[in-house]
Amino acid sequence: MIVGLTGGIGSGKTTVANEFKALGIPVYIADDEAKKLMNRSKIIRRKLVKLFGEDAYINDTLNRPFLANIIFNDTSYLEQMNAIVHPKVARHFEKWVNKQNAPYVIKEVAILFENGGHKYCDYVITVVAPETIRLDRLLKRDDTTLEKIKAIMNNQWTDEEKVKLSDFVIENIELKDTKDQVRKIHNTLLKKGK
Ligand SMILES: CC(C)(COP(=O)(O)OP(=O)(O)OC[C@H]1O[C@@H](n2cnc3c(N)ncnc32)[C@H](O)[C@@H]1O)[C@@H](O)C(=O)NCCC(=O)NCCS
Ligand SMILES: Nc1ncnc2c1ncn2[C@@H]1O[C@H](COP(=O)(O)OP(=O)(O)OP(=O)(O)O)[C@@H](O)[C@H]1O
Repeated sequence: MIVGLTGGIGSGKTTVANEFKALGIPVYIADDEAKKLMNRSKIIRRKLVKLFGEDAYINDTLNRPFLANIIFNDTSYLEQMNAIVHPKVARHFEKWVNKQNAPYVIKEVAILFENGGHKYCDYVITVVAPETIRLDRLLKRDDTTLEKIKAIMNNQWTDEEKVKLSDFVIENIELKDTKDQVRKIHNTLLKKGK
């Protein structure tokens, strides 16, 4: 059983994913794997350099600030980059999932509904939190600005749109409540898997 875990930037996806991990559930963080593949795959690298120029990499490392500045301010570049990276991540996930032995796996993906990825999940969990809290967390966590965060938010669906298509919603405000919600969903999923 594949359970997609999504939510807007700073909602707490990774925090929630770690709670599932603590319950013994295998977790795949698509964003991390995407970045690893972008650094490692010669084919991806060649395509990204063709699209963005040599500045896409510094030595052998993905030039993240350079790419973020382009793609989050120009949807056409974002779509072209997604078209290069996402199919590779999908294939990498397939291989990973076939090696797991668990009642279900969690696939954490920032962009799920936006590109139809939810169709390949048995269930979807969306993590939500008020925008003010998300902004506050991100400004504390990252060396970023309000402007940069808003540019990313503009490329993601709203919580309302995601919630409508989700099987479960986790409201991540107080960590203790979040843990309780994770445990309840975990128990429900274990029953569904039988
Ligand atoms: C553009 C990149 C290099 C910028 O890196 P940077 O370290 O500055 O930002 P970070 O990775 O922390 O991303 C910030 C936030 O942007 C959002 N985000 C990431 N990729 C995307 C995307 N393709 N579309 C919309 N939002 C995205 C996420 O909420 C993420 O948490 C990086 O985001 C990236 O490699 N993205 C492509 C991988 C991808 O598509 N991931 C999404 C799920 S597979
Ligand atoms: N309930 C909470 N209480 C306090 N801090 C939290 C809570 N949930 C998450 N955080 C903090 O907020 C920040 C963002 O959380 P997290 O990284 O899990 O979000 P994310 O949705 O995975 O982010 P991104 O979209 O950037 O990948 C982190 O620094 C995390 O420690």
